[in-house]
Amino acid sequence: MNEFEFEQKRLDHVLDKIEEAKQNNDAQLARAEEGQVEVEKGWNDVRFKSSTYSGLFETAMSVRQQQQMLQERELAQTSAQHQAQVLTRLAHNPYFARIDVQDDGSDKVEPIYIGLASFSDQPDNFLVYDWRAPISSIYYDGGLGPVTYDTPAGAQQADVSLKRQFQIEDQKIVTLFDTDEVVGDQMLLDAVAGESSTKMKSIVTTIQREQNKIIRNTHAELLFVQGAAGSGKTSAVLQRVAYLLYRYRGNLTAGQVVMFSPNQLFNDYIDQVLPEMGEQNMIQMTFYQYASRRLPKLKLETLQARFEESQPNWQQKINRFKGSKAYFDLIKVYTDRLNHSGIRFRSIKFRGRELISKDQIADIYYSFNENYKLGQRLEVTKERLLSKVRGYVGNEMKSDWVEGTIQNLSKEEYDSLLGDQVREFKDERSEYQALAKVIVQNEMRPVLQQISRTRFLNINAQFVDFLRAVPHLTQLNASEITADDWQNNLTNTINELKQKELNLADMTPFMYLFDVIKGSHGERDIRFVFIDEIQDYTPFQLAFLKFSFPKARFTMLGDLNQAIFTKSNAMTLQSELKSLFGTEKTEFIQLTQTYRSTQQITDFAKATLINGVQIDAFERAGAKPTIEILNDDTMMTHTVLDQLRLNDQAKETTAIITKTLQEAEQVYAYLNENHPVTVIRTENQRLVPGTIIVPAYLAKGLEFDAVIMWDASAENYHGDDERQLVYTIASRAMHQLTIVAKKQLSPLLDVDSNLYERK
Ligand SMILES: Nc1ncnc2c1ncn2[C@@H]1O[C@H](COP(=O)(O)OP(=O)(O)OP(=O)(O)O)[C@@H](O)[C@H]1O
Repeated sequence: MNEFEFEQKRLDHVLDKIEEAKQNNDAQLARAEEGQVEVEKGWNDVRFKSSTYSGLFETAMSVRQQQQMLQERELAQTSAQHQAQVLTRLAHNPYFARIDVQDDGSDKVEPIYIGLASFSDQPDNFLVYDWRAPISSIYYDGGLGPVTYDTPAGAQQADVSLKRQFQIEDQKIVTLFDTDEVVGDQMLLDAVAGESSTKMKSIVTTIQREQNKIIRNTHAELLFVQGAAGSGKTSAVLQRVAYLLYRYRGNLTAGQVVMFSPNQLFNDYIDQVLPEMGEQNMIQMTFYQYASRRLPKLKLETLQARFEESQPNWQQKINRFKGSKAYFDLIKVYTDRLNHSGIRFRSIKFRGRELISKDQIADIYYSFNENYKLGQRLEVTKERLLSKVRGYVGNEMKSDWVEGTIQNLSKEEYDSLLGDQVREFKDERSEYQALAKVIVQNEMRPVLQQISRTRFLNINAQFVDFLRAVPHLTQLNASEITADDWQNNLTNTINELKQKELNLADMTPFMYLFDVIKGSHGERDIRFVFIDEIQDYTPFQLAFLKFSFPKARFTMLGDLNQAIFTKSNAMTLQSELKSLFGTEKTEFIQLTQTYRSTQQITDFAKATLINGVQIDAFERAGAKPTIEILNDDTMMTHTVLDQLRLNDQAKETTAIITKTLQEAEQVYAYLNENHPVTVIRTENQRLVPGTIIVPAYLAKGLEFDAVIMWDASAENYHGDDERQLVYTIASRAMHQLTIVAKKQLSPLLDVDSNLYERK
């Protein structure tokens, strides 16, 4: 029997065992479901006895028992259901690799088969190992020979004598090859050569060594991954979530993992990966969504506005300052002072009348000694205010409006006011008192609610006060900001706040100030936070996220070459992060190998960068990018239509990437009659199959078989700060990159003419 026959035989055996397990599990599932029905019937036997205390007790006990039984059955059912899913997945593709391992101290060579989940036919007889099991790490980490791998009990030495990869389809082994490499290039080539789709796929069979480090890292407080476009940062990080959920099973749920992603579109793109691996999706949101949830009453600046608005130089300097770690620290300096004076309140009103003035609230707030922290101060003030307001009820009952209300009560109003209260009154006076009390209490309820929600804190005024204080707390000219510029900016912010608007630069400081004053301890439930496209975050935002998730370990991914939003300050990010988390708790991993694009596209994209971070192309050949310079929109449209036809014939999905949304709409109008296209207008839209037109700032993180860059003219892309944008656009393409430009090509695309084809 040759190796191929041997493996097929073994596969048949494993498939039989899986089938057997499936049948057993199905039977178990049926039993659990039946049990459920039985228990539900059991409710009929629960007697409700409520006349005596012991009767009540008895009822409570039988209800509890009933509930417990239900819970147990449910548990049995969900675990059987989960198992059914696992087995179905395994039956479809039981494993993709085998390694032969001899642990140090053992005299036996053990063949280890690796798949999407573990499977054993008897206790301890593993026919398949989960790819996340400690021993499976060997497959991703090294070639043949001696290796070390991490186990819960510590490092284990072993010797690897075989590495074999399989492709299994319809229960048959299609290909099998042995390799002495980490993960065979052939397999990787097959994996990346496929076509793009609107959903991202798992890379579990071809995880690379560097990626495996990211996936299995459990030590770092901050894992910072710098990776070139298409180097698999996002892919690796999704595998990492799956790994963590496996590794900490029972102690970690998907709800304790948060991923901040660049836009909603991207969330949509990746949301299948984890479910396909049998795990639940983590919480996914954009920073904007997070901020909107925290500040529901304010209208926040959107992604589009942020990207398309061009700002004068002085404004950019201010924004940069407001995004710095120094500014973050300044808020702390400012709030420390609030322990003595300066807090802003709103008076408490009742029926248009001032019940407690701002000054009175401030007196209460500062009546507690200085050992109180801001948050505690606020809590005790709240308590005082609540009891003070409740104390007004008696007085208020005597007022004219109450009397007027009582006199005008209809029968229905009277009834609904008294509700379940006993209706027998000693005399008219006590009836009046009872009514008056309810009326006043009802009227005061919203006031009490407002107090409970700390609405008496005037956070807008406080924020403005902080902005006013800034020039006194720091040397603005060190950040090249003049007093006049700051004043101008302040006036703008005040005007915006009056309209209930808040711009991006003020958004996070606003939230932070609010949190510090309230003494917020952050969301302590969250254990892991992932931040993708880190280069688009300011150091302030990152410090704030660290503050907001104090119990979480962070994984941050980014490509300093693609800093679209924050532009020039990206390079300093790395050192800022180290100072934030502490050098010894920070681990830095760099991915330089890119997998998305052909060598030709990667080389071209790379050439558009100056001082770029290192990028190595993956050896996969394709056509050179093409550049065509045309006279006007009509000619560009013709070229684009021709290219779309070619791409369609080659079954390549195309994205036309424009600079702005306005331009995207324009291109849509040009093409729509001759070719079906969809414009992606907002990040909340879904990705659809077929040709799409998308503005560059929404294309982050996505990939397409073919990309057409619309109007890469000198007029459209000129500023040096748009270099990273051009790079991001070009690096979205997997196989085909077509560039059209009007009249004059952008100087940013002035690269070695060998790297592209001029049409
Ligand atoms: N180990 C791997 N095996 C197979 N395919 C891979 C591997 N790593 C990455 N890829 C593929 O390369 C492409 C790019 O990966 P991904 O989107 O994760 O990169 P990225 O670093 O997040 O890119 P960007 O910064 O441009 O968003 C994807 O199609 C992914 O499936």
